[in-house]
Amino acid sequence: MSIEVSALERFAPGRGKALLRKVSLDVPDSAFVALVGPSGAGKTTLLRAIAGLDPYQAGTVSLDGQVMEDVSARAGQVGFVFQNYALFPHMTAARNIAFGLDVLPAARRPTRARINERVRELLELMQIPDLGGAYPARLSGGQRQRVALARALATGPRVLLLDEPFGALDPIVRRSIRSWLRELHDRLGLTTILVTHDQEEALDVADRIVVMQDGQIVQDASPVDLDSSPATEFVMEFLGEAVSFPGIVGAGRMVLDDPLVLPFSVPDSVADGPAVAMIRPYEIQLVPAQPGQNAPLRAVPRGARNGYRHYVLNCAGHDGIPFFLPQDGADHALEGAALDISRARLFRNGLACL
Ligand SMILES: Nc1ncnc2c1ncn2[C@@H]1O[C@H](COP(=O)(O)OP(=O)(O)OP(=O)(O)O)[C@@H](O)[C@H]1O
Repeated sequence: MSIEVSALERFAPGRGKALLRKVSLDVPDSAFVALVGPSGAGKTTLLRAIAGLDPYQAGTVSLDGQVMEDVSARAGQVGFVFQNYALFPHMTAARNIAFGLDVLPAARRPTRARINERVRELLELMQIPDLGGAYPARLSGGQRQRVALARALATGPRVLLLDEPFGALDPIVRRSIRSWLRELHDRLGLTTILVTHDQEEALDVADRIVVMQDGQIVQDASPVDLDSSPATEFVMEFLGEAVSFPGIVGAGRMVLDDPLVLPFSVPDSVADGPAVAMIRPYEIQLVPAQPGQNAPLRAVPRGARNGYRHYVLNCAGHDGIPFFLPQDGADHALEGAALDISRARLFRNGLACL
């Protein structure tokens, strides 16, 4: 089932601050989208608007091309799991899962035997077949989230909305549950939107990443495109550690202010003028300095990790650039070195200019 959000606007109660500023988003059928952004960007607000849990003042939400004006029309089509959407403590896992079916009007409610069968299938699907009789207090965090997911899937929704569902889990459980979630999404042919604070989780599990900032979508791209062509400096920084080098573009070259950084070629499409080159630390290469480049590169060793020696590089304009050399590599690579940052992305006034 596809989701189309068009020019959605929501204001804080009392016509206060704009929480969603004309947000538009197309999620095709069967896509897995991760919604990321800093705290307060509007991710939960957007997800709740799509779920029909909160009102909005302008714009539309459509499912499979049909505008969902009536919130109740979304019930049953959309399953959601929130980090704090607790299970009912006085009900077993099985009864928690059955809840959405138990409360259906009699005319639409399956028979008791069919509900029990559905619960059994879901427990199986969640890989917790023996936990139907357990109460939430007896379950681990990961098991509880599987029960919450089963509860969301009980009515057979085609859309799954997940708001930080694994936020409270430890990193190892989290990693295993997310690959399982991706398989589940593929197997059931769902359309999933996952809000996460974990950039690695987003890059790992989603086929599209939507970055929000200040109530707006600033970029919507595949993980590969987001990494190779971030639309703004903010996106570049948000997705991982980045080092900035200011400089000037002229005659097809970016010349950096820092004399220890080698100039590099840029496409003709980049206009001349000041720009900022941003690069991930692991993309920086050390190369022999050019004659006349005598500003020293200082490399402060910081121990070894996973077969690599860790250094912090300090040069004219920058302190604290993390750098790694293979443990069996030569130290002298650092002596008289300059930095090659030709893999950097270029920005001007905060926007990508490549
Ligand atoms: N009902 C409300 N009334 C007033 N302000 C609200 C309301 N709901 C959300 N906000 C504000 O809207 C902004 C966006 O909140 P939202 O929870 O959507 O952000 P988020 O991106 O999900 O953040 P987080 O990652 O911290 O969960 C915040 O500034 C929040 O304080």
